[in-house]
Amino acid sequence: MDPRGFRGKSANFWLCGFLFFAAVLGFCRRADVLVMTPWFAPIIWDGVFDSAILDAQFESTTIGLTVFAIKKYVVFLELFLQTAEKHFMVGHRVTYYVFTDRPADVPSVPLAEGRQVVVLEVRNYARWQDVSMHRMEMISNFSQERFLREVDYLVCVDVDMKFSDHVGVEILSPLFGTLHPGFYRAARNDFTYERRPRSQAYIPRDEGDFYYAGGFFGGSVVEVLQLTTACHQAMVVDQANGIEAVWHDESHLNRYLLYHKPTKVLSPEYLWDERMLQRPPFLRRLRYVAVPKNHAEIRH
Ligand SMILES: CC(=O)N[C@H]1[C@@H](OP(=O)(O)OP(=O)(O)OC[C@H]2O[C@@H](n3ccc(=O)[nH]c3=O)[C@H](O)[C@@H]2O)O[C@H](CO)[C@H](O)[C@@H]1O
Ligand SMILES: [Mn+2]
Repeated sequence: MDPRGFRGKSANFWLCGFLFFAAVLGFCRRADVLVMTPWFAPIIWDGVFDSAILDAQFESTTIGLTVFAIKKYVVFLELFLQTAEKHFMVGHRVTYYVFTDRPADVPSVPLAEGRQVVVLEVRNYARWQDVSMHRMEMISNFSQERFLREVDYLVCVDVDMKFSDHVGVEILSPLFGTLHPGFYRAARNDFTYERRPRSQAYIPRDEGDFYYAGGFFGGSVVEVLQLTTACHQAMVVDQANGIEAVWHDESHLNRYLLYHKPTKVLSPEYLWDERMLQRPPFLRRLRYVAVPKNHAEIRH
C-alpha cells in the first residue's frame, strides 16, 4: 500500500477515536450515576442538562410551588421564600401557593418581577401526620378550583427546607418524583414501602423501582390533580378500614408512582439532609436541603 494512503487511514483512525471519546465525555457526562430509569425517563443530576436550552424551551411557562405552613411550621416560611427567590425557577413566572391556618403570620418577602405569593387559608389538624396527609386532599381541591387555570406545572414540597443551589425548569415534566436521599442506593427489599396488604398503599416485596420522597414531587396540573386525588382517596379508604400507612402520604405517593411511572426522576441533589447523611462524592450539588428542626417542639 502506498505509504501516504496508509498514513491517511491511520490519522483517520485516531481522529475517529478522539471524536468518539469526546462524544462519550460530552453526552454521558455522568458515567458515575444512573441517568435513566428502565422505562427511559431521565434522572436529573448536575451535568446532564443545559439550562440555556431548557430556559428557552420553557420561556412562557408558569410554575406553581405549593407549600404548607400549618401551625408552628409558619416559622419556616421566611427562609423558604427567601432562598426560593435566589434559586427556584429564576427568570420564570412563579406563583407560591402558601397553604396556612395562620395567614397573618405569612412573612412578606421581596419578590422579583413575575413572581407572587398567594395565601390560601385552610384548616389545621391536631396530629402532624394528618396535616401531612391532608396536603393531598387540599392540593387536589385547589387544582380543580384554580391551579388548572392559573399555572402550567405544580411543584409540591415540604416547608422545613431551604434552597441552596439552582432548581430550574430541568425538573419540569408531566409527572416527576424525587429519589429519597436515605434510599437511593438501597435494595428494593429495604425500601420502607407499606407492606401490609390491608392498606391501599401496599407494595409487594417483589415490586418497586425506587423509594420516592414525600417532600418533592410534581408535574403538569392535570397529572398532579390525578395523583393527589388518587392518594387522598386511598387514605380515605385506609381510614375507614382503621389502618394508616407506615409513612403516611409518602407511602401512598410511592404506590402511585409505581403504577404511574414518572416521566422524570430527580436525583437526591433535589432533596438532601446534611445532618442525617454523609455527602457522597457523586453528589456535586445540594439544591434543596432540610433545615434542622426539633421534632417534638415544632410538632406539638
Ligand atoms: C423531606 C420529605 O420527604 N418529607 C416527608 C417526610 O416527613 P418529614 O419528617 O419531613 O415531615 P414534616 O414534619 O416536614 O411534615 C411534612 C410537611 O407537612 C407540613 N406540616 C406538618 C406538620 C405541621 O404541624 N404543620 C405543617 O405545615 C409542612 O409543610 C411539612 O414540611 O414524611 C412525611 C410523611 O411521614 C411526608 O411525606 C414528608 O413530605
Ligand atoms: Mn419535612
